[in-house]
Amino acid sequence: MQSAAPPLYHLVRFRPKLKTFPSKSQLCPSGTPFCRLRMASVSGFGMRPLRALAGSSSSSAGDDDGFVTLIEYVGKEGINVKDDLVVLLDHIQYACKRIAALVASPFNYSLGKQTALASVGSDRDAPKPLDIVSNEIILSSLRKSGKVAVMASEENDAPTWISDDGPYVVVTDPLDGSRNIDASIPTGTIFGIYKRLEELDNLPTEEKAMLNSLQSGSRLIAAAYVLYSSATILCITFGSGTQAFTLDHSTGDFILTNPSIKIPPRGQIYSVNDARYFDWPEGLRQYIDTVRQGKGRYPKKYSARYICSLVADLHRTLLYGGVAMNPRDHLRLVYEANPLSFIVEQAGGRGSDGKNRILSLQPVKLHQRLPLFLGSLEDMEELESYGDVQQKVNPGYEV
Ligand SMILES: O=P(O)(O)OC[C@H]1O[C@](O)(COP(=O)(O)O)[C@@H](O)[C@@H]1O
Repeated sequence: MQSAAPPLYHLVRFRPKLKTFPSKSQLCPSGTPFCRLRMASVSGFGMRPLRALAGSSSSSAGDDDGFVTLIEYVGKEGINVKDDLVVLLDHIQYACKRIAALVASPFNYSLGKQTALASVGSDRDAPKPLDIVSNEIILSSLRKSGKVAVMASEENDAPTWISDDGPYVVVTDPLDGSRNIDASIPTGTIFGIYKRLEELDNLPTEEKAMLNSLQSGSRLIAAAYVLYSSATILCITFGSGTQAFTLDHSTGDFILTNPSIKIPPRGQIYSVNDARYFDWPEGLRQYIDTVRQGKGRYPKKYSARYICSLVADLHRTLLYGGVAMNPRDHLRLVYEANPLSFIVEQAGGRGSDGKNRILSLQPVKLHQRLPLFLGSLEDMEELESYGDVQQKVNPGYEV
């Protein structure tokens, strides 16, 4: 099959071996050979994997180079999700590669200036240029996938109905942390994927779009975030563990780099905007005062880390443990809290609003906001034992 590939696609000849990387045979015990996807690497993101586009694959027993791409991983020789979902993921990863290029682009400078202008004297939550462009990139990819009935985005007031027979519903925050862009601080994209509720098919479009988008997080079939940082990381769950893939810019492939993320049961890091200390309730102040002095259940002094970019703060928390929080009503249940809680739970952690498990909440409004606490099980239990951790005073901060 490789020899039949169009000349545009050239084979990647060099890929450094990662020592800790799982071999294909480890991931696919049956020993079934994986399909080798070939992508053009002209820009590192501009071309598409052949298999999902052309429905073709190539396999050869001698082709085991020890690397597994996202599309291989979710395909027939990997965890074997439905073909429709593979196609959707292929389009989602493509959109994220475009956004990764956008946030790293020199043209970002002018977009950044518009960002600054757009925020002067206006609502700090107003959409920024890069948010809008990212939103358009995602919408376009979801449309092209042919697999999406409705997209609900943090950037749009109402959900966008895309196709009557699309099997999936996608909720997304296209570019979280975009206020950090001017300073090249990490940003991220968040996705949640649900099945379309076929029992609603006969309702008027607006109504079924809204109800499909307001599904409880417990119905998510997949959730992912993409972190745009020194590396571009795609972290995903299909409900059986959490996996991370790292973008290989030379080929445009997301390569499996962590097949099973396990959040440490206890970390030594808390992540919060503690300039808000005096607006916090007593319970949250006591918790932070206690752990930072090393007087909590874990007798070590905690450290503070706060990037102010939810995906980045969560990614660090997943790897190192601890708790990442925003105790005020700021983050969105549908676009942020639900997908990220699913990912954290699948890594062995917990997502809570300070009182309740996030995934047990029924969204009532599309842009519903709430306090959000994500992290290691033992840290989360200790935090919640203080009871009074939700910040009710939320004056609308300037920065
Ligand atoms: O101002 P706070 O309370 O520290 O909030 C910071 C949080 O807001 C976010 O920037 C999201 O806010 P937006 O949805 O308005 O972009 C997160 O990335 C970050 O964790």
